[in-house]
Amino acid sequence: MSIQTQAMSERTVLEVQDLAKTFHVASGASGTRELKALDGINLSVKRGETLGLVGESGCGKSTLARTLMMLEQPDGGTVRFDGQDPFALRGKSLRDWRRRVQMVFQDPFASLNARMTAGQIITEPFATHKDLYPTKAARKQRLNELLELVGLRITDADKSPQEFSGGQRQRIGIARALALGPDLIILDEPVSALDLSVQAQVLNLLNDLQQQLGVSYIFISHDLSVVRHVTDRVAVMYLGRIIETGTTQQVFDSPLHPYTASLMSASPKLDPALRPAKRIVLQGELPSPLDPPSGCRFRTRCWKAESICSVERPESRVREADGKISLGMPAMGVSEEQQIAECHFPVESAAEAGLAVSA
Ligand SMILES: Nc1ncnc2c1ncn2[C@@H]1O[C@H](COP(=O)(O)OP(=O)(O)OP(=O)(O)O)[C@@H](O)[C@H]1O
Repeated sequence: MSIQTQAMSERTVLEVQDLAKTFHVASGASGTRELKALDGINLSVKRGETLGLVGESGCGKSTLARTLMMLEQPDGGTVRFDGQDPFALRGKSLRDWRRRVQMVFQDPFASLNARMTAGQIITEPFATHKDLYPTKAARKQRLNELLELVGLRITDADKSPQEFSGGQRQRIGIARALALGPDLIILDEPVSALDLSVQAQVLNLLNDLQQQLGVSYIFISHDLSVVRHVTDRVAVMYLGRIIETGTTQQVFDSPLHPYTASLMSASPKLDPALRPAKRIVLQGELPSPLDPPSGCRFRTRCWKAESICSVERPESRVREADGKISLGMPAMGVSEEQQIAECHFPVESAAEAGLAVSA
């Protein structure tokens, strides 16, 4: 391994290659049909960074999150966490690994057990990792630390979830996710159930925690303005595939994939300078993952589609530093800061994407 590659991989917490997950869905008298919820996912997450994961409902975001949490068994591809394959671990090594990836769920009203106190909820993960905080005093001290970290009071430990506001409940969920000192937290729509003013507070808290602890986030959200604000890089999903990745600025300001361009042009913007020059309206409905289009999966809704798009699955295209777009680059998401998209006819410029270009 070259020194450069070694430095890169030391910064990589999670690396996913060709990850696949197929569900077998009951289908009338004919038995079952295959639903490819994940169809060759490539992505990487670096230490201390936030990767945004966006895409329409049903594109596979939750299945990806659940697979990374090892709640689903993949049927293909590899997951490497700090270079290790978690699916190959057993016993104590598996238990140790589980503490390193945690999740915060969307709805702080539904995700906390109403019969437990905040303190019990936050410290529940200690039960399966007794060696970390073996004594009552150590557990109490850790609980107090966690409450302080997320901006709650020590006396809040004895209250039940119903006694808290939505924002405070999400703080309890975050404290619980932090309890075992994870390296990666998957945040599944963590603020979308909250009022706007509270959203900002929780997002600021997540940012402060990342600065303090160096934890990485995968931030799943439908809200593109939030994604733009809080992420370092973005992965765009469509029907079980990641069709574009890049830095947040690249993906938002000069999307390569026509699908990304349509998402960006449809996203509301307060600043008139950022408003789209024209709005790209997608044709048709999202196809069923039970019966995805041949070739490029997006082609049935794409304004740039040509006949090759229905025949050949597109290779990756990358935007070089000089702005030129070239073909056949490494697996999407695996490289560092590159902007990569799977498309036969990538969008050439911000103007073509319908995005306003500053003079
Ligand atoms: N256990 C399951 N059995 C069968 N199909 C499933 C299962 N879980 C998910 N699916 C299907 O897999 C596809 C991806 O679902 P998933 O929930 O991952 O999408 P999503 O992007 O998270 O959607 P949303 O934003 O609405 O949560 C969908 O077509 C869904 O119906």
